[in-house]
Amino acid sequence: MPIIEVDGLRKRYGDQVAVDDVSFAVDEGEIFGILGPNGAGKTTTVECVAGLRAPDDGRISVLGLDPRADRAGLRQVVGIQLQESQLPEKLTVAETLDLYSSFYPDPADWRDLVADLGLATKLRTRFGKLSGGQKQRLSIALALIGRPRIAILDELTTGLDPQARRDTWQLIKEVRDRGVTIVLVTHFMEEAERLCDRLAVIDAGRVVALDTPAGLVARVGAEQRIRFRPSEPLDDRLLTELPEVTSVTRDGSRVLVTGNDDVLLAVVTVLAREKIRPTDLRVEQATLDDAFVALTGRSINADEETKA
Ligand SMILES: Nc1ncnc2c1ncn2[C@@H]1O[C@H](COP(=O)(O)OP(=O)(O)OP(=O)(O)O)[C@@H](O)[C@H]1O
Repeated sequence: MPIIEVDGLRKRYGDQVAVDDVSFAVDEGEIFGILGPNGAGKTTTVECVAGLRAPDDGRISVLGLDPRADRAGLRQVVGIQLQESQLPEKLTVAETLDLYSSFYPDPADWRDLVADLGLATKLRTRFGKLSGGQKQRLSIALALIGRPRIAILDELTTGLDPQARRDTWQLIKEVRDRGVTIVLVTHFMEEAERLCDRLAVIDAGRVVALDTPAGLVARVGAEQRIRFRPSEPLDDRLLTELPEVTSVTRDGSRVLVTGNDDVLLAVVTVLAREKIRPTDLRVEQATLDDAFVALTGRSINADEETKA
């Protein structure tokens, strides 16, 4: 039974079409990812779901509520962590958490949340003096403070270091395990792959694919890749004639072989027969990034991914 339904959503800003035609449904208890490059329309989509923006067209239902008509009701069941949190600079972390707790009839104990998010030593620090990552973590705490049934998290781990990012993923899984449905906006492939049960891939305001991360990878039918250095001279024809192999290329002394799921066994068998040892052997599976390239014709953000 879907907990969120979006059907034919459209939104433009002046001449700029931000969301062209977006439809998806989120099931209760899942971590649903909205993945796409900058400017794809992800934030606009979730802002419409949260009732913060009025769609130009389309229908949205969240726990049976119309987000625009039932904003007060929606606020009690949906927690949203926005990309740019605009909180008063002068309030301390503790004061901010107290203020947000007062908005809800049965708020979560924020001391547990700040402990989980590594903010326990910052309770007296003013918002304006927090680092980017600390502000990010506080905004996650604020999204969860009302014990929402649905949490919408936009660019959850942007600005966090790798360890804090992993800790945050763990926290989100725990929140989901407690029964909260999570909608996660991201442009990090690894985050999408590790955290999400299903993903809507959005490009230029449209959903180009909707599947599990593994399903998206399988759908592109990506090949296996093997790299190795042969210990003895190797005649490439021994490999190219194998039915499991689709290509053999050279990169200096390294051999790159692509092929189907059985290519590793086939290649290793030939090498053993020829008494050639494959050194520096690497087997590369297709990734979500490969799937994204196949779906959209370009990589989502190769530079940022390696820096992150
Ligand atoms: N308030 C606004 N006024 C005018 N144009 C906007 C506004 N908000 C977003 N846009 C434009 O609409 C398009 C979609 O933006 P949106 O923020 O929804 O995308 P996004 O996928 O979330 O990207 P990002 O990750 O960069 O936030 C972009 O071209 C953006 O420049």
